[in-house]
Amino acid sequence: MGETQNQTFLGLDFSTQQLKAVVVDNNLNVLHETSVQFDNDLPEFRTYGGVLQTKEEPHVTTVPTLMWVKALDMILDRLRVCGVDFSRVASISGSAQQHGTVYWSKGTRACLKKLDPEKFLHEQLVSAFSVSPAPVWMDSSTSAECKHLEEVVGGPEKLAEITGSKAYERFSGPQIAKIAKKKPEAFECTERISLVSSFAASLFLGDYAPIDWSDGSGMNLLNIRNKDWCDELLQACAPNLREKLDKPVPSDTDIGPISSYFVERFGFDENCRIVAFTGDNPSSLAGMRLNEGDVACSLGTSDTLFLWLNEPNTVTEGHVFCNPVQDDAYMALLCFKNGSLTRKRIRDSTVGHDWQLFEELLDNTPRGNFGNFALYYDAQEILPRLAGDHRYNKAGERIARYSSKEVEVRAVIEGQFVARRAHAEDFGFVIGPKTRIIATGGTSVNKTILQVLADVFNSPVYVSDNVNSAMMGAAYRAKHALFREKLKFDDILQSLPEPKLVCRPYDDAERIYGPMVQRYRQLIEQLMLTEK
Ligand SMILES: O=C(CO)[C@@H](O)[C@H](O)CF
Repeated sequence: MGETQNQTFLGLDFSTQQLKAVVVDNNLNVLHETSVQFDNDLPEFRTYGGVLQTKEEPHVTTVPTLMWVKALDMILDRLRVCGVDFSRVASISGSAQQHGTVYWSKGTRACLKKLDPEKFLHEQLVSAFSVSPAPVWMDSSTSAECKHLEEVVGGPEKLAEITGSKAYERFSGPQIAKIAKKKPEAFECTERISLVSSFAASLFLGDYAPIDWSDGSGMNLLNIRNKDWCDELLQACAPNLREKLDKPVPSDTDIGPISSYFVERFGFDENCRIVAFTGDNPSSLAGMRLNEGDVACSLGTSDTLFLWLNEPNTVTEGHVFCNPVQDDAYMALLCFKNGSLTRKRIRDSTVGHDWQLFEELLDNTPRGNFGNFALYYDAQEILPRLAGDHRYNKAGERIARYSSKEVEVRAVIEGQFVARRAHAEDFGFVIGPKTRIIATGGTSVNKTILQVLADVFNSPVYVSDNVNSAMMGAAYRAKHALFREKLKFDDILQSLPEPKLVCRPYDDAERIYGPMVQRYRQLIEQLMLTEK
């Protein structure tokens, strides 16, 4: 491998709707960036929003595993065509949608170790998966398995104390338990279970890659204090699970050299190192240079709020994960399933496929939306557990639709952000005079939407240089792992610009949105009773 200055680092993010990749230089400047959109570039898999969903309730939501493999084949060829010199890449890391599980068939490890560089990965891994399509984070069909896990350890609070979360339908433990129960033969033919992150790392490693502590925190299986699987929970999910998961590792672990497949097919240096992949939200935290007291807000397929924690706490709403860049620290996370796809649905139904027009309507309506308030859920929401659309007028009466498009546009944005603030405050996020909201994710390019975020949280909103913080965090982590003996993660980021201020709240923001947060709490209390 050449001297340090000439080295580059490759970061990838297997998010819900697309695979993204970036190559950065030694100062973390972007040299190349590209993506593969699952729906449009791989139409043969027939996904919508990157997933397959059954019609009948409860919607089972999955992804064809081979689609991710083929997307990797494509993106590496796109990088090659962009002129990337793979021989300069010193290390690779990545991130992926959390909680999804990949089931490797018996005998596949031998196949991974001797991939033919003359062929595409997807041609050689057609029969590599004992269970496919893979269950992913948007699935909510495992309520029975969740209940069992909580009973085994003595209730939701106890489970949250051990694993950082009470049981959630999308978490990997309940999902594995469902597969083991519903598809016992397929489960028996499984020699390894990966998360989407460690599955992607396995492709580069040419062997099964370990699950990292941070993404492993999203399984309801890992004890986030001793960083080992909780045997009681493993046994409650499925037989021989410890063997199928193997040992979890610190998220900044150098897990080995790149597979010879990539050396011979793409010209990577044989000394290129693979660094443990992690979840998209932990990777976002790594990519955002958060200060103490900052709240990160990722506006993507899911909307997530997260912040750095020095100590774990026990929560029954939201999650505590092991920190991806400091082994003895943690991170708090709140996840809202109905994010960008819901905003897109209301855009399409009011102004068509035109974000500029959507933002004009949003800009032309007053803060507080004439007293109208609404909640829109395409799929069953995580926080709160509600589904469907719920519109209310100024008098608090429930109505079927708003007469004006402007009201509907502002209602979806205000309703989402008021909900995020209410649950963040319930979780213990302190929103005060020093709070900065650091926005990221696809929607963070829309300044008018960020202005509503600033008003609802009564805090200034900043954005990082690159909206794809999970992908950037992967590249930063790839570099840090090579220097982890000498440098802290933050030392690696010194060459990066500070997040940029995009908007501040209006003076009347708190007077308008403080009461709207209370109205939200009352509405969901009623809805949780009536919508059961
Ligand atoms: O479920 C989530 C986090 O707990 C989502 O943010 C997924 O990671 C999105 F891919």
